[in-house]
Amino acid sequence: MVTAAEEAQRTTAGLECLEPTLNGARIELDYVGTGHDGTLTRFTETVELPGSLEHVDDAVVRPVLRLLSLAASLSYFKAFAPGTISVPGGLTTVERTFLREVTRHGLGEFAYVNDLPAVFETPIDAPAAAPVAQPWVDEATPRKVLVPVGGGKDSVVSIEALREAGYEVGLFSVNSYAPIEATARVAQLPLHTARRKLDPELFRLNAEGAPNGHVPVTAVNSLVGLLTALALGFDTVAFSNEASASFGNIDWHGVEVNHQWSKGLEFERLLRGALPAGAPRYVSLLRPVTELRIARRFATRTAYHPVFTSCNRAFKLTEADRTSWCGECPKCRFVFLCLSPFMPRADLEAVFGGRDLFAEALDHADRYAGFLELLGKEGLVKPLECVGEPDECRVALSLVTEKPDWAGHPFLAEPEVVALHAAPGDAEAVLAFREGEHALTPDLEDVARAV
Ligand SMILES: CC(=O)N[C@H]1[C@@H](OP(=O)(O)OP(=O)(O)OC[C@H]2O[C@@H](n3ccc(=O)[nH]c3=O)[C@H](O)[C@@H]2O)O[C@H](CO)[C@@H](O)[C@@H]1O[C@H](C)C(=O)N[C@@H](C)C(=O)N[C@@H](CCC(=O)O)C(=O)O
Ligand SMILES: Nc1ncnc2c1ncn2[C@@H]1O[C@H](COP(=O)(O)OP(=O)(O)OP(=O)(O)O)[C@@H](O)[C@H]1O
Repeated sequence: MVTAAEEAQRTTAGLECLEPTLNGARIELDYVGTGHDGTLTRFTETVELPGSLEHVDDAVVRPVLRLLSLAASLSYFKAFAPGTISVPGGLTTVERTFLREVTRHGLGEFAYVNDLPAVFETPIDAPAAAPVAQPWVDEATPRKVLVPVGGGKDSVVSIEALREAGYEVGLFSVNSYAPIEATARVAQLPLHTARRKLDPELFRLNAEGAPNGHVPVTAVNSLVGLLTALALGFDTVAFSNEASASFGNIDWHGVEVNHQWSKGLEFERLLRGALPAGAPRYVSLLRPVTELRIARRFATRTAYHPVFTSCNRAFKLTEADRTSWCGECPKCRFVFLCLSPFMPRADLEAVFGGRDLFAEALDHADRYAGFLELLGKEGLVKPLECVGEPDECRVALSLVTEKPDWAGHPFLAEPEVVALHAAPGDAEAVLAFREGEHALTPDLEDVARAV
């Protein structure tokens, strides 16, 4: 329910998205924010691609660039929320739907955490624009595949699956982080890095207390990846977003809030439907498999074990704030649990700097509760982080409990933990290939099936 006061605020405050500009490899995304007191703030976000787009048809580049401008606008819009998003240059029907959905679902966690349900109904003020391009159709056979690398386990599984199947693979990242560079070194494949820089005015507003929170960062990375693929001549961008990403955290004001929404199948379909003819294929290779199945395959990719990092604290924008495997966050707990059935105990503990996160949970009530959240103890909410479903955590728990190197571990023997074991038959279901729940071509489907 939106109150009259909220309604008045959101009609005056908000963000204006201006037409993005492109100069070779350099993109500028321009916005103007209007505060609730009427103050105007200008923002320019820059993206430097690893190759120029000069040689690519503008009829293909421009629609992708405009989608990037809309997805990236949310970082700035949130500082003025609730409010209106206006696009004075106009929106096509497809762009309007894209913007409405990325705002409603991509800012779902932000709305929930800041108690701003009005964000779900953000008004979009833009004249209608005529479609500028034919829609994209999935025709050509994938050959040259750009794999976005996040420095964690999922992209490693995709890289090796595609390479083993004989595809020409290139790696891509938005900004550079130690685990991403190390992954590329182990893979011995070229890493193409785009440099994305948020406008520092945003951090000033955040420091002054503007509303802040999670944004659908994978939506932005996806569009930068597509533009990079266009610049460098890749026909496919293959993300490593898993089946589990499509499941939300909590229902709130009639909307399913999902931290990982732009990693989910709904977003994948939305973006595919918004692309122009001539754009590269956008797909997630690991869509038909769960995190647990990915973990099982990653456990066999031992060359990457010393270098990968899934902990989000390794990926802060400010270098001084970065750490490797903190061992204390939901993501660390989740990866520890999911790899535990598939790796020798000593090797798993070595990944985490010699730490046993199960044992540590016995000494820290919050970490213990964190495992119960992952395991879906009744009444608890799945953490607002990139973690899998309670079902797969329960299967991991049951499998690790059977392993001799964990026999007699006191955490695994806790009655509250034992009560959260999987039911018979769950392992088979969790590890099964999800038939039809993906957008893969038949040949890429074969690659995914082998994961
Ligand atoms: C690294 C991380 O987890 N960051 C999240 C954290 O932000 P924090 O302040 O601790 O650090 P920074 O990331 O350095 O951000 C500084 C400020 O900049 C804002 N910001 C950042 C990127 C952006 O694109 N737009 C921005 O406005 C940010 O709000 C900070 O004020 O907490 C934030 C609030 O919850 C999160 O939004 C930060 O998440 C990053 C955007 C991020 O890159 N997160 C990924 C590791 C992540 O969560 N990936 C998800 C994918 C979800 C999706 O749908 O795309 C996942 O793997 O599940
Ligand atoms: N900075 C980045 N640049 C390019 N792609 C990225 C970046 N960060 C994440 N990704 C990609 O976005 C998707 C989601 O990221 P996610 O963190 O879930 O995967 P991951 O890092 O491969 O594995 P893990 O689940 O172990 O963290 C993956 O395809 C990942 O490769």
